[in-house]
Amino acid sequence: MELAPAILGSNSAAPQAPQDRQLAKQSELLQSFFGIPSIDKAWASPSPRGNGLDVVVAMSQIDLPGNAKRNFMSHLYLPEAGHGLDPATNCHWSPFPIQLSGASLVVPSPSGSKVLVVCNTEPASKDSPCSVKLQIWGPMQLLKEVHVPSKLHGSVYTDGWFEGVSWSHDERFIAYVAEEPPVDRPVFGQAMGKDGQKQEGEAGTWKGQGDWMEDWGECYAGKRRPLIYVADTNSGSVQAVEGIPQDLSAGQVVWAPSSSEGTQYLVFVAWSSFADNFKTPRKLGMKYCYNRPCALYATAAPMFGSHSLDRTPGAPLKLTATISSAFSPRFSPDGEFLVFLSAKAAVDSGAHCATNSLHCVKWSGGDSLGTLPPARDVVPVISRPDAKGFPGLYCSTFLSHPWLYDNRTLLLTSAWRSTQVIVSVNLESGEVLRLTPEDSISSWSLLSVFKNILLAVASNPGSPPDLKIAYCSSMEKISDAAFQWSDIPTPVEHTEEVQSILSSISSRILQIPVPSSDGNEILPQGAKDPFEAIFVSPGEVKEGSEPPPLVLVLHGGPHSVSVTGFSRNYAFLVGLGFSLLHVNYRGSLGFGEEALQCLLGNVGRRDVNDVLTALDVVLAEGLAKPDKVAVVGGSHGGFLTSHLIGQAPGRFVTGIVRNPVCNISSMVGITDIPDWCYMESYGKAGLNLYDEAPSVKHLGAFYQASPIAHVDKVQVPTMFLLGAQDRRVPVSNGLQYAQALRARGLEVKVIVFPDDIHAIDRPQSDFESFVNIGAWLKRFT
Ligand SMILES: CC(=O)N[C@@H](C)C(=O)N[C@@H](C)C(=O)O
Repeated sequence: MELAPAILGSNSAAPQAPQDRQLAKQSELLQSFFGIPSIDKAWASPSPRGNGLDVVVAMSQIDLPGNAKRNFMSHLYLPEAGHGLDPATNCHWSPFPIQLSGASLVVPSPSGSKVLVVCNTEPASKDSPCSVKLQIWGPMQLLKEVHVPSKLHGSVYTDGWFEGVSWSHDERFIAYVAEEPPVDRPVFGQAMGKDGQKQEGEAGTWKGQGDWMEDWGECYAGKRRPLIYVADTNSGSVQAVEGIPQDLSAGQVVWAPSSSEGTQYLVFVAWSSFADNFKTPRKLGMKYCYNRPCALYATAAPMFGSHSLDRTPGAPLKLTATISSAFSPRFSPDGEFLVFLSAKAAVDSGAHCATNSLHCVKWSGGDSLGTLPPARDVVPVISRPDAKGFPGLYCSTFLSHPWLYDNRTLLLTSAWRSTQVIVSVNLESGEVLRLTPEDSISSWSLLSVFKNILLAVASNPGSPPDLKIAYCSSMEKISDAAFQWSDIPTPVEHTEEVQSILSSISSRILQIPVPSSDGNEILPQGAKDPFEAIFVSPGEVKEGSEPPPLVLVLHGGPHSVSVTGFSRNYAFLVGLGFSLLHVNYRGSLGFGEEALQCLLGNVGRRDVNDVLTALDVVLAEGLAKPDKVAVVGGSHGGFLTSHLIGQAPGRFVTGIVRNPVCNISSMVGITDIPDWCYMESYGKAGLNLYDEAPSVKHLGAFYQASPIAHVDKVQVPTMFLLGAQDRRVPVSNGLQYAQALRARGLEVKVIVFPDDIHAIDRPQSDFESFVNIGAWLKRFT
């Protein structure tokens, strides 16, 4: 069944067949879900009006016809915030939001009196050789606009990883991360310049390609090396931070506290182009891969006029030489400590993501910059958490100001089993407190910290994002009990149908015992503890009544996690009448390091058995019927989906895969992360076995671990959603498997999105994926 675009919209005038009408209705419903806005960021500052708080809230909403995201901002006034007044009755929103167009980043200054707006204008035309505009706004006007020439740098990084923008303490300078300028391509042809060089643009000349430029893989195709730049907002001049070695990519820059001699230092993260842990002289893919070694560096800021430092910049100094990974640097507000996150557990084990740790080092003051003393562990990697205890850190960044008023308590958002929570960490004692309610099914995300006030957003499968506020009632002792959360009314309107679906959604977290087939294996205790699955249904499933068809939803990675936060796509599927089971099989983040590591070397077996065990639990509880179960997953989730329809053919009526890993033996030669193929197939031994030219023996092992090895057993129709620009799991992997199914007489439906990468998240592609997933599930369940 092919979906003609004409029947997807709601305005089609032609008469429609019943199934077309049904599809048009489903498409209309999904459009309504796509209209639900997200709350992305918030900045709080003291209001000039008494004890109140002024909050700027950044939101976004999908623009389907424009295939883009609309970004807009609204203002919220909270009178007497933190003084016990109920925000539910006392807050004021501005009457309407203002849309931001052309802004790639918005970063308020620390005092809140100015804001930087970064506009990436690439590709710059020849006539306008400017790649970026930096605008500095005051309360009522544009104070300065800096046009950065393309020959100085390319686009400012806005990827959430290399990205970093930092205002200096006096709010005069801004340090940020942008692509290094392009190298000149060779010019060939007749015309020669006076100096004997060929001149571009003259008749009879053309440009060659020049050398291949290695990039950081998926999401970074064609992106040049990230480097650090500093803009002077007074003069409008911009300078590169010099001395960064050619083999380092730099990002996440912050200003160090001012030293007593007035020297201004920058601290940043740098990643080597050579992946030391895999002993290969190449860049391995960065996206979703925290196992890339990295370190903190410090360097003197560039010289600007009278602010100049009378010294030539040397090579930056490596600050963290004794730890394999250090990122997200933040200084305590009093400048005494530098804290950072580490993914050393991932770098050292080779897993693409693992349990993180938090470290802290006393900052020397910067007067005589030297290697810092070894950092102190504040939050270590947790091997085996208690059933209800802190499972370890699963966060990759902090807010730019993550500090409570005491200068020693750092706040962050982290996965905690199947939810996302806000925790506080005391730098001195290392005590970690969960600040969001334990009995909440919601997932939380911290947006802003101001003195003793926290702003956050919370959502769950039946509840789109809502703003929350908490204030710490005890200024002496910070404890979880000291935080009381209140709702801030968010006046978002939903259609009646969406509202009715949302209010019927019921969700709970199920504890799944490890499969009995594990009984004979020697496993660490943490790998024997129960894992979890999130069961979401269109209303409570009543005993004795017919349960809805069930869709297993499997996350990718595999070291990632499904949390209880709202998803418009999955709410839509529930609205179509399906129950969902998101399985956090062992290997997922949020359950401690032993549980995570037990999957490496066992993919296609341990994860498959965990998913089948979770399904057994749901069937045994009468929440689903065994003949009405489908399975959906992307990437490693697609690997599991295709494994399941092959290894357990009688248990699923259909499988739907998005950019699935179907054949590791062919993936290894074309993916940006061949290391993943080794690590997931061989476990820790993969670190030493890794080879840019895999042997026949390795290729055989990869094949045996892959769904393609079970393709002969598949009996059900399968749908494929593929991104043609995917560098992670190139489209040929899914296509080969689809052709193999077709050749065995099975029904397949394939949609290839020509401009999509691994995530298939461009709005129209995401929409078309899920409208088809809904229709396909309706047809086969
Ligand atoms: C590390 C990684 O990208 N692995 C892929 C095979 C994968 O499963 N990706 C995840 C993150 C995804 O959901 O796309």
